[in-house]
This record gives sequence, structure tokens and C-alpha cells, in this order.
Amino acid sequence: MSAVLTPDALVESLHAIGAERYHDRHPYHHRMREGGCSKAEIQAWALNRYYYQSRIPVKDAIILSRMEDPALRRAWRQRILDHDGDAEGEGGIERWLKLAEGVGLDRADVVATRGILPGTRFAVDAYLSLVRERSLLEAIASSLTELFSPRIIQDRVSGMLANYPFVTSETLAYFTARPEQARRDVDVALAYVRRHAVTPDSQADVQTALRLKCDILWAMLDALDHAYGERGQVPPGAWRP
Ligand SMILES: O=C(O)c1cc(C(=O)O)c2c(n1)C(=O)C(=O)c1cc(C(=O)O)[nH]c1-2
Repeated sequence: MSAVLTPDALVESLHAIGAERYHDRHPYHHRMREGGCSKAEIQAWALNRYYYQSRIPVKDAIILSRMEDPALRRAWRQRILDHDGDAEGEGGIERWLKLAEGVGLDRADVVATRGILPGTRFAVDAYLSLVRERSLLEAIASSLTELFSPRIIQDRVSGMLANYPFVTSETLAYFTARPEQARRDVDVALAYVRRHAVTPDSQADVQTALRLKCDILWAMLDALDHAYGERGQVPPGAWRP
């Protein structure tokens, strides 16, 4: 059996997982930021990722429903507000729809998730299953890919603005608020993990949950690459440029 890690060593091991398998290493991400994607590939990314965006508050509501501690619920419920907003026309989901419209998609089609890839659906639904079926500690730990998101967001936004004339900073406004929100989300999740993952088994569970979440994000880009990249195998029923 492996030895128990200090909280700092556990966090270090999580960073090592991110360095190995976060989706900033995926070829689709690199192609996108370097200007190698067609407009259709950018549109496919926006369309498919909307499904992820739309499920995030549902995922957080599942996690919230499993929390017994009011202080933790207070901290966690902010995530739902970030995505749903406080009123019509506000919040991250609305801003993602603006992004999708900005790259030329029809809002109603995006909201209907018509034409999303089977791989996207399976990957995102796996995230919901994970937070429903595994322990609260693992559910919380699975959000820790946000440790790495500020970096990929900066990389993506600067690359897209530099390389695609049809992409504007207004279109990408979704990402403006995210790095700060992600840092705040991570503070809460990491404090919980440091406090509760104090045995070799629970620490291994945390690492496994983070790997699984990295795999989910990776699988989403794999699906896009397979359908809209060089191979161009668009599955039946999926969006065609
Ligand atoms: O742009 C990205 O690459 C990226 C990555 C991630 C992530 O690492 O999970 C999230 C987001 N964006 C994001 O915008 C977001 O709201 C978000 C919520 C969560 C989560 O697991 O609770 N991850 C992410």
C-alpha cells in the first residue's frame, strides 16, 4: 500500500496529472490556437462545447444536493450563479450562446444541442455520472481541472484573436470572467480535498477522479478531431458544415 501524502504533496501530484493529460496538450487545441482550424472546425467546437456548458450547472446542482454543510453549499452555489446568471440574458451559458452566434451558428440549433457528436454527449454525460455515483470527495476533486484552465483560456483566446478574422473579443467575452471564477472555484475545492483526502485510499480516489475528468475533456476534443479534422468522419446525425 502506498504511503499517505502531505496535503502539499497531494496537490503536487494533481499538478503532475494536469501536466500529463489536461486538454491543453491535445492536437485540436494546438491547431485551434495556431490558426490551423477551418471556420467549420471552430463552429463545431462552439456547438459541441455548448453541451458541456449547459450541463455544468446541472452537475453543480447534483454536487450541491449531496453537501450537508451550509457553508460549503454557500460557497458552491456561486458556480451555478456564474453560469445561469441572476436574470434572463446574464451568466456564462448566455455568454457561450453569444460566442456560438458570433461564429455564425443559429442560437436555437445550439440550445437544442442538435447535431452534437455522440462522443461529446457520452463524455459530458460521464461527468454527470461521476458526480452522481462516486463519493462527494471524488465529485469535488473532479472539478479540479480548473487548476489548469486559466492557462489554456489565455492561450486559446490570444491565439484565436490573432489567427481568425471572424473571431472578435466580444465573441470570446465568455472567457473574460472565467480565470478569476476558476481560481475562486479551485480555492474552495482544493481546501476541501486537502482537508478530507487524508488516507492513501482517499488520495488515490482524488487522483483517479482528476484523471477521469481530464479524460472527459480529452475525449471531447478527440471526437471533434475525428469528425471535423483531416479524417472528416462526421457521424450520422451530427452537424455538417
Ligand atoms: O476553457 C476551458 O478549457 C475550460 C476548462 C474547464 C475545465 O478544465 O474543467 C472548465 C471551463 N473551461 C469552464 O469554462 C467552466 O466553466 C468550467 C467548469 C468546470 C467544472 O469542472 O466545474 N470546468 C470548467
